[in-house]
Amino acid sequence: MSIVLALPKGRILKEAGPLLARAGLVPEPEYTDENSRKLRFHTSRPDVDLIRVRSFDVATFVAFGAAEIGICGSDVLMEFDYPEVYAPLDLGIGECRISVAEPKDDAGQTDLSRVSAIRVASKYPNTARRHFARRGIQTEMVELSGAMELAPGLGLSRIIVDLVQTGSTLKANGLVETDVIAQISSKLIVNRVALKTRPDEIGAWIEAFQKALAA
Ligand SMILES: Nc1ncnc2c1ncn2[C@@H]1O[C@H](COP(=O)(O)OP(=O)(O)OP(=O)(O)O)[C@@H](O)[C@H]1O
Ligand SMILES: O=P(O)(O)OC[C@H]1O[C@H](OP(=O)(O)OP(=O)(O)O)[C@H](O)[C@@H]1O
Repeated sequence: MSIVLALPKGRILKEAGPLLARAGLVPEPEYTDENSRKLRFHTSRPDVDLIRVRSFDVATFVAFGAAEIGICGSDVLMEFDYPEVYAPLDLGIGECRISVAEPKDDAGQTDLSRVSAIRVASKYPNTARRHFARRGIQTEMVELSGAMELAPGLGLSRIIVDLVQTGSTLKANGLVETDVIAQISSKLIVNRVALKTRPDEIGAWIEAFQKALAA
């Protein structure tokens, strides 16, 4: 039976390329063909196939055992909190943080400890809700899939929760970071049942990624 490795499209995919090569996995040439509509690819290892999915879906494919292994941001893991997913390795890529941001002009002027409910726009409703709940604040979540930075200026919500790396997206949209919820990086993730039922194969891949990180 083959092993399926789930990779997210986008920036992590590019950053993960050299690491995959050092771990001994070279995808078939069609993998880099932008015109290809294929989603599942063979690799230099006959027992391993790659699938390319949206970053949020990597965790779901692995949690349900459709993929045995994956590479996924800790922002996604934190949001879903799937008990079936085990994250044995920090890959040191996709480094950023998940933060609260507000309009620059009136940031910090609302004393959040004195309000009981706020509206928040985010792609991360569970993470955002948990963060404010710990401070005793109830949230009305406005769930977006991207471009959260537009929400305050258009009156959708004064507060957003989003990823920040350089801070340039916030700055370009008149926002400032007011609280850091967590530091984020990408992890190697495995399905816990697969690790139990195929410990030699899955364990060997965890070891291969560990060695690739050290190389
Ligand atoms: N600015 C950033 N700097 C570093 N890592 C980031 C940054 N933005 C996102 N990431 C990491 O990369 C992952 C995927 O982000 P990316 O922006 O490539 O996906 P996306 O295109 O927004 O997602 P989708 O697959 O839903 O279209 C995130 O889950 C996070 O872990
Ligand atoms: O602090 P910065 O360096 O500006 O990075 C932060 C931005 O990066 C991510 O977006 P991305 O570029 O992935 O675009 P997307 O949300 O449209 O996928 C994130 O959602 C922020 O908007």
